Amino acid sequence: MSRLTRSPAWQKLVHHGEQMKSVHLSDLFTQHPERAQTYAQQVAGLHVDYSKQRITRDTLDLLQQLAADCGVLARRDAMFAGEKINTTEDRSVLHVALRNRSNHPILVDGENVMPEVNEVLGRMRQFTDSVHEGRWLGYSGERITDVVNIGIGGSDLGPRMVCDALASHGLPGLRVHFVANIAPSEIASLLKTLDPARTLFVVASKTFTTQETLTNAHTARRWFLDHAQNESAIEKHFVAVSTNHKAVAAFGINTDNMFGFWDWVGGRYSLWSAIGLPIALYIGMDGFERLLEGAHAMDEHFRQAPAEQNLPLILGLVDVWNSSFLGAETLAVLPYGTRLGRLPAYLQQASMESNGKSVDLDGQRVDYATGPVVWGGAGTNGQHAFYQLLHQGTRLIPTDFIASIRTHSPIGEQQAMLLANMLAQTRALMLGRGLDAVVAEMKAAGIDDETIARVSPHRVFLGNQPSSTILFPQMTPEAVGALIALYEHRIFVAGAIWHIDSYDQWGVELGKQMAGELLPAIGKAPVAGSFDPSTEALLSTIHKHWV
Ligand SMILES: O=P(O)(O)OC[C@H]1O[C@H](O)[C@H](O)[C@@H](O)[C@@H]1O
Repeated sequence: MSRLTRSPAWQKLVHHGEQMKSVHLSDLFTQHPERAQTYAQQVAGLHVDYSKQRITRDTLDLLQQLAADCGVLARRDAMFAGEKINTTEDRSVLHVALRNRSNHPILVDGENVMPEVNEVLGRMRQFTDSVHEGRWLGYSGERITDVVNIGIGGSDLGPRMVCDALASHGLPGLRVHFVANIAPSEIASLLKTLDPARTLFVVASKTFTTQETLTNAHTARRWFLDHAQNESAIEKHFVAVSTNHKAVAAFGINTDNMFGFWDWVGGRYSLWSAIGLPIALYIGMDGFERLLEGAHAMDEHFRQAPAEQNLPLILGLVDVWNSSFLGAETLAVLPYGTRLGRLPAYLQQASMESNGKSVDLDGQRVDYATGPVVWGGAGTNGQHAFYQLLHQGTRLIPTDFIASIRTHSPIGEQQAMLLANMLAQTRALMLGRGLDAVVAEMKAAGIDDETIARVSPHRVFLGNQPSSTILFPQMTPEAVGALIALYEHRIFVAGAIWHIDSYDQWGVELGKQMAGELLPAIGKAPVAGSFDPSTEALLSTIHKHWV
């Protein structure tokens, strides 16, 4: 047994978890109708209701005891103070510095990072303003109308998700596109729609070594030069966002047109850095700074609120509760409305790259469940697709429901229907519907006894699926910033309890290395014994059809 699972707080939670597995949420509400007030909070413009989680006061007390024993808040302070809490890479973890709007000094190796952060923000403002005001022109003197972000993972998912979320805040006259996948159709079909004289490429890569990004960027460069016929035109059409000066220069991008960030910004936490340039181009630098403000408000709450009122701490502990003590294997993220439709994909990287670990900070293999599988999709669409399993499947699936109350696109009854559907789902998942109610309803509908006996069991809903609901008045940059920061800190808290390094991602390396070994073998007859038999058989099939 590990030190964590042997600890008294953990053991008590194991015992409590066994008891809570047989408790129904509807009974918890009958016993304590004020749960809805007790287990809800307003922070940084978000209203967060976690009263439909399978928790009681005892659960939260035990979880808080576990957090205290694990030193979660001390680790939080270490993160905010710039200590190198990413120990396997010997790096600080300072995405909070990127949105440190109060500008208090944050030191890394004794140096205040804020002047550099502010300098890049200033350059982003100058650049985005010059594009918006038509002072930055293409090689033939035309205004930029299309921005293409070429990046993948953290250099794609965050900006793409935020641009979608804040589409109602988009400035006129500028479209933003994203290319991530190495699949050729992705860049090929986009380039067909663009005018090179009016297109600006943002090549975004923290390392500037990522195969997909560099390959797509070279393709874009060739396509551009085919039209512009002049290498000197490149600097008007290609800018880079990276930590790797040398590689940017080697690619042929003028480093005057490079926006830097630092190794203490993890890729999946980088949308607040210059990686957010497409967001700033899309909604303007004022809008981007409002996004930072929203995240900063959540940071300040996380940094200062007492443990029992600290929302990211509480939600992170509930995540640990669901995964490690109730046995939930997944977390479903269900934003209502299409604007946040990409949030599940974004959180997949944020959470699964961070907490998908099985070795602890002391190098020991863990003996408890860590990060859940994060998945989901926009409601109401999902209701007509995968919700069946949430309602009547065999698994415990905690869900997060997320919606803005008002819409920027008022039309008909849609927004009221959207919200009614969301509330109906949280309610149905909690309450379920027992056999008696099903039989009564069928009788009232005039259905015969034989049919009732045969079909009624299939119409029973056990309920008791836990959920949290996050509401905010409108999809503003501040709300989106606060929402993302809330998840980031939840992930931090869970990782701190699980005693893992949430800021490395060694698990992505093996596949990259093997892809490098396999690339020369694609399209050729495999040499027996060069790979494993299954891979060789697949290579043979590819070879057969390769032209
Ligand atoms: O920004 P880049 O250096 O191109 O990296 C892009 C992505 O690739 C990697 O494989 C990592 O798993 C991600 O964390 C990262 O966001």
